[in-house]
Formats: sequence, structure tokens, C-alpha cells
Amino acid sequence: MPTYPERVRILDVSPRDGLQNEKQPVPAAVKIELVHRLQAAGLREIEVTSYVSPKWVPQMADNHEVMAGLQRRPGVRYAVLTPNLKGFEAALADRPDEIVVFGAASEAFSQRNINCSIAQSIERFAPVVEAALQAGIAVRGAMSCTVGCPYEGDVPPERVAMLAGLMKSIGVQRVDVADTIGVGTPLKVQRAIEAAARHYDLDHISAHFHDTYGQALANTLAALQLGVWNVQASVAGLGGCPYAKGATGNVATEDVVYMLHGMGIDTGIDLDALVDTGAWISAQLGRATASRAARALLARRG
Ligand SMILES: CC(C)(COP(=O)([O-])OP(=O)([O-])OC[C@H]1O[C@@H](n2cnc3c(N)ncnc32)[C@H](O)[C@@H]1OP(=O)([O-])[O-])[C@@H](O)C(=O)NCCC(=O)NCCSC(=O)C[C@@](C)(O)CC(=O)[O-]
Repeated sequence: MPTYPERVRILDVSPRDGLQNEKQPVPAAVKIELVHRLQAAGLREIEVTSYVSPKWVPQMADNHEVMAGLQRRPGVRYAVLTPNLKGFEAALADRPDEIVVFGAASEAFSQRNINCSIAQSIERFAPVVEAALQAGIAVRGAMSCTVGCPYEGDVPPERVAMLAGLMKSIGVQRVDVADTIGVGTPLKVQRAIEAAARHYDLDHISAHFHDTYGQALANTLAALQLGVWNVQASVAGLGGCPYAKGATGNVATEDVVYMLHGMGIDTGIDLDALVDTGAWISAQLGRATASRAARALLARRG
């Protein structure tokens, strides 16, 4: 019998990863309310926004407004993406608890997503990491395409180990193993996590799985079986990456919480309040939730 952690920490990425790809502008007030609803439901880590070029990702151009509008709760960690010093300097004024540098295990994705090679990305991240740590801000490294790439196809675990080693060498404190396009299956994501674990202990590795092929919940379980207990998810399964066409959102937070609570694993999250949050943001966006658990629970409520 596999063993599972007693407690799992979920980071909800919906305000950033979930909304970044929306074509219609989502008002800052809606983004702010989403964060407030998530924290009221018990989320203690939330990825709020990114400080990237508004020409590349227009939806995140309201980063300052969103961060300024937050009513912060003690004990909640608010994370933001900063790909370079320009982004970090802009973010600093908004007092994030954690910044995220984001690289890729695939050269082609690195070029399409952040307009530079993997080696150049590490050069850009190094001063960001140094400045963040000096300012007392935590640093996470997102690693995209750890299983497959929309441009290069399969990505071998050696590439993940290479990227994790580079992240470690510049002082990144913890890393996300991301299946950006959701092509992974349980054993493949386990190989990617094991590759990252050559440089980071499992306490400092998060699972970040998209659900394009319906594998994200199974992949999340596979990560837990290895001992990973930091899991990323997006309420209502919102999301997708602008540089990974056709990729769907992350595993739905409601589905992860339903599974974990059913396994007797504590998350600190109120599933009913989370389902309400997913229903609310889905209504704001004019679409149905992608969460199967939320759909079932809403139907049961009548
Ligand atoms: C990284 C850059 C900025 C490089 O973009 P670049 O064009 O190479 O940058 P540059 O230094 O040559 O500057 C060009 C212009 O961008 C501006 N600029 C430069 N930096 C910034 C900044 N930080 N904020 C705002 N503006 C910026 C800069 O000021 C200049 O403006 P101009 O003079 O032309 O008016 C660009 O490629 C970019 O913004 N890419 C978007 C990346 C992105 O947000 N992708 C989605 C998030 S990653 C993701 O979703 C995956 C993840 C994390 O969820 C995990 C997974 O599932 O895989």
C-alpha cells in the first residue's frame, strides 16, 4: 500500500494561471474578489498575478491594482510571477510574500514563453532571486514542460534535473514540476519529480498539473505517493498558458480537495465555500465549471 502525507498544502493559481489566458478583460475587482473568496475558503497560498509584458499577456496588466486591492489575511502567502528584474522591481512595491521565476525544461518553450534560451533565463533570474532573498521575499521556481512540450514533444527527465540544478545554483528555494500541456501520466510525472528531487527535497517540490488529457488528478495522486505534499490547482479548473495552444486549465481545486478529504487527508479548506467560489467565478466568466466534483456537489444541492 502506498503511504500518503497526513496534510496537503494547496496553492490555488486561478487568479494568475487561471485568468491569464482569458480573452475578455476580467475587471480587477473580480480578480480581487476571487482572491478574497479563496482565502475565506481556507486557501493559504494564492498566486495572484504576474509582472510580465502587457503586450505579451494583457490580462495581467492590472497587477498593481489587484495587489493594492487585497485585504490580506495573516498566514496567507500571496505569490506573483516575475520573469526579470523589471518585473521584480515593479512587484516589490506591491509587497508579495513570494516571487516566482519561471523557466522551462524545453528550449523551444523557453523561447516562446519568455523570449530567451534556458541559459539566458537563468542569467536573468539570478539577480531577481538575489534581490528577492535580500528583501526577505521567498523564491519559487516554476519549471514548465517537465513531461512534454507543445513544440518539442516528449521531454526526458534529464532535462528536468538539469533545470532543477540550475534553479538550485542561483538560490531558488523551491520548485514546481509543471506539466504545462497536461500530457503526463502518473509514471511520467513521477519520473519528472524524481529528476527534480536530485536537487530539491520533496518538501520543496510542488506538483503543478494541467488537465488537458484528463490525467491531472491521477498525476496529483502519483505525486503524493512519492511524498510531495505541496499541490497546485485552479478553482473551477480555470486556465491555460498563452504559449501552449489547446492546453486546458490546471486540475480543479475542488476535485483535489474532494479527493484528499475522501482519503482522510487534511487541507484546511472548506469544500462547500470552495465550490461556491468556483461557481461564482465561472458565472463571472460566463462558462460552466470544469470541476467534476463541483458539478456533482452543486447538482446534489439542487
Ligand atoms: C519575459 C518577457 C517580459 C521578455 O520579453 P522581451 O521582449 O524579451 O523583453 P525585453 O527586455 O526585450 O523588453 C521588451 C519590452 O517589454 C517590456 N518588459 C520587459 N520586461 C517586462 C516586465 N517584467 N513587465 C512589463 N514589461 C516588461 C520592456 O520594457 C520593453 O517594452 P517596450 O520598450 O517595447 O515598450 C516577455 O517574454 C513576457 O512578458 N512573456 C510573458 C510570459 C508569461 O507571462 N507567460 C505565462 C506565464 S508562465 C506559465 O503560465 C507557466 C506556468 C508558470 O504556469 C507553469 C506551467 O504550467 O508550465
